Amino acid sequence: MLQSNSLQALATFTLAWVTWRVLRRFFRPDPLADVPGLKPPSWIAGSLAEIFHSDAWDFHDSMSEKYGGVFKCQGFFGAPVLYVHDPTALRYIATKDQSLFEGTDDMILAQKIVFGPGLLSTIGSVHRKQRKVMNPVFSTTQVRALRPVSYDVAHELSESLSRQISQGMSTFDMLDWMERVVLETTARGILGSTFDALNETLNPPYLVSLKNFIRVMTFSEFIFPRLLILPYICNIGPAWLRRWLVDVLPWKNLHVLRDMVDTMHNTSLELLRSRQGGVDGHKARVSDDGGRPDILTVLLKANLAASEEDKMSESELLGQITTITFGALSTTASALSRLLWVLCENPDVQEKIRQEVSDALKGGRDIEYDALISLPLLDAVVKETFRVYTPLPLIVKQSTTDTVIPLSKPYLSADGSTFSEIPIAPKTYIVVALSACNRDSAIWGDDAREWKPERWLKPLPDTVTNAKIPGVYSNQMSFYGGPKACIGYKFAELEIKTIMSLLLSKFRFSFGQKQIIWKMNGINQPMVAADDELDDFGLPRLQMPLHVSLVND
Ligand code: HEM
Repeated sequence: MLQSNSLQALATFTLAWVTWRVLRRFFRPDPLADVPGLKPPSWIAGSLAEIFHSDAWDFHDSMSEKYGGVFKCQGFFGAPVLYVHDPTALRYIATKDQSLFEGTDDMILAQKIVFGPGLLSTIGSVHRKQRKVMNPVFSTTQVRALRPVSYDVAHELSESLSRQISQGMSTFDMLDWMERVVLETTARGILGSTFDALNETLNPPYLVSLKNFIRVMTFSEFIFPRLLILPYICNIGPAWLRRWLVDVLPWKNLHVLRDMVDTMHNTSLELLRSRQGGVDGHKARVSDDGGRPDILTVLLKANLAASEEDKMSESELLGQITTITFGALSTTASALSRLLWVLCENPDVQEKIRQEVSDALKGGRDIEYDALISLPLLDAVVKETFRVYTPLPLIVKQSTTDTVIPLSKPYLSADGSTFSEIPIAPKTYIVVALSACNRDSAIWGDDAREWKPERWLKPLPDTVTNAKIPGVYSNQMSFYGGPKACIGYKFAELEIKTIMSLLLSKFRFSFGQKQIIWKMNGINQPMVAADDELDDFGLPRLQMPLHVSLVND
């Protein structure tokens, strides 16, 4: 009886809430009325399924061609959503004032629950305070000091591949190896620890949780509850009660998610405790082995030295460990995998980089930081691959207040007139199309979608410099820009160049029998076309089998 009353109450509440969400749209003027846009295929989910579809490559290119840098679409229950890649608009969103646009409420909440109060889940003054302590920790000076660690891990990868080749292996899942090498480099360079991730017989639980997390979070069964229910229930009762509810709910994948979160949290806690002399994050002594500096040690020391008002609490420090490790893993592994893929597509360029790297390696010693970062062809290939195949093609922000987004030029409105700015109501979702900006032909020319590393070997066209793209990296949006830009992009660049230079000096990569295709799973990821191999979730397995042989064979 009690159960049926509760269900009735829940159904009534849900119906009332949906009705209110729909009706209020009819009574409020639509600030995006002038902006042309898509007709949604579904009233409930709007155009979200099209925009976030894993095969939406052509969709994004064709929308960019049809509308230029901005168009309107619909989210859940008719909510207006702005899709934007106009560079002036992006500059405004990313850099004008950090508090005008934040992550969406639901993502901020979900990330806070999963990662704790790290950079991805804090907003406003708390985020600003955290970046103030953390920015210097990720400076070029700190990253430069990590070159030997990065090379150590790359050498171990290379030895492992060589050993297996000598035992007769010729095909390797390079996505798996890239994830392993990135996790291990992060472990040693950033966390001052090891996960033994290059041991191919082990599957470190931290790696499994971190790499599967986005896949599970984006299961359709979680999207509605995350958007519609989580905000209302996340603060009900004490934490133990919410945990008990999660434990007793007969929902298999929720338990999978719970176990991932537990693994991430417990591993980060262990790492933090092992580094601190005590458990009190404010007063703890920071212990390191006096050897090579790692970022966590530097961060803990910087935190101890920070003023009382800027200091991060233990839960914030814990949140940073999980956030950084998560932020580093799938993105960098995607970029490395795409680089290998693109060099299999272009074996002549692969050969030229091998030559460049081998020349720089003369004397057999690892390449010094400045020389490595500025190897011209390797640099051009890395930049072009990020531009054309942006690992994180879309991010979503939300306006916090009424504002007006300026545009780089007038656009044609739905009624044939033009508009040069867009008024935005609070809580409007903005799809920030990083990839579309990187591939915009108005900026990069008619061949914008072609992979041409040589464009970086000569001065960039005026259209690129004049666009004043707000990205922190090389006139592109791949690492975003402004106060919320990727904090680890210099580390990612070092890691990518170390691993690529070493691998290419020793191995030749080519496609095997199986065709590789790429999916937009939030982060771009490879898999085999028409393969029926499934992963633990019953989904097509993410993988990139490549043929690998020794250069000196
Ligand atoms: C190829 C590699 C990478 C790519 C393409 C990438 C891309 C991005 C992008 C686009 C953002 C902005 C996300 C948003 O605002 O929603 C971001 C944020 C972030 N990234 Fe990266 N990232 C990469 C590697 C790394 C690495 C190696 C680390 C850590 C060592 C890292 C840590 C973070 C963190 C902590 C944030 C949140 C920054 C903040 O909000 O203040 N990322 N990254």
